[in-house]
Amino acid sequence: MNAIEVHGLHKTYDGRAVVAGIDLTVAQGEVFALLGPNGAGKTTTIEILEGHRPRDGGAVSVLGRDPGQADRWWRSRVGIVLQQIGDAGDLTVGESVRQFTRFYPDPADPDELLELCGLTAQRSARVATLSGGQRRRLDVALGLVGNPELLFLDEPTTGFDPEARRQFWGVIRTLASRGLTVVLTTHYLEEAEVLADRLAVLVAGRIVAEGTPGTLGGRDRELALVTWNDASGEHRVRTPDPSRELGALAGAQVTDLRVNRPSLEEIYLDLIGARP
Ligand SMILES: Nc1ncnc2c1ncn2[C@@H]1O[C@H](COP(=O)(O)OP(=O)(O)OP(=O)(O)O)[C@@H](O)[C@H]1O
Repeated sequence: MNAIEVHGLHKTYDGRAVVAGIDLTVAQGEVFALLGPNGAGKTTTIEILEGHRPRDGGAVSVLGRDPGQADRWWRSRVGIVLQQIGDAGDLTVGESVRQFTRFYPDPADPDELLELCGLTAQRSARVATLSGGQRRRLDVALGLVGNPELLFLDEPTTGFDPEARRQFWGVIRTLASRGLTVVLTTHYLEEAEVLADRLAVLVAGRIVAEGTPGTLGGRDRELALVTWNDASGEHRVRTPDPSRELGALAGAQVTDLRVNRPSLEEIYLDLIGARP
């Protein structure tokens, strides 16, 4: 069974279709990223899948149920990390996690969760004193308190410095290696490339491309650019078969040899019609 199946999803605000007929599936254990420019409909789609917004049309199955008619059991199987950070309150990190365990029938062990999310050293710190990156990892810990099968992350690393972002990716990869299904939205192409098994690009409420980071938008079929230097100067060759080009150079005295395919960011900008 797929973790998520969506057919013909529609959502309209004030007569304007912001989700205009989406089909998508997410397999169990997959990390799936939803990309798209501001206002494309990512959060709306995710919130419908989370059971937080009603839809106007289409069929949606999440963990075998319609999220619009979800019960308590279903809610305990789904972890949610929203875009906005809520009120920090006066609790410590440890107290926050323990408080959340009361809401679930089969909660995770708070200490294990803090360890997993890299917050053991902050257990006694008040939430209000955490850095942005630590706070976001606490959000993930809270999303995981119920031992979910599926985790939704809406723009999880916005505003992180590069180190905090990498630490956060480590947490998500550990979770994925344990078999958790993860659906995330992000504006960071590198994040999508590092984390996602598959991704989809949403533009004006429609999916315009879907694939793996290596195949999205025909990335694997684009010509590679092979560049190198030798005694006669710099060379640049566009080729469908870079290994042949490299074979032809065997034994030659070359430096700065590079093989580049278009980056995921370039493919993405093409797909949304924004490549300079
Ligand atoms: N409650 C609402 N009422 C009316 N319009 C809304 C509502 N929520 C979202 N919209 C509109 O729906 C469109 C899609 O918004 P959504 O938040 O889903 O986009 P997004 O892809 O998540 O964008 P971002 O990357 O900026 O988070 C936007 O034009 C937004 O203004």
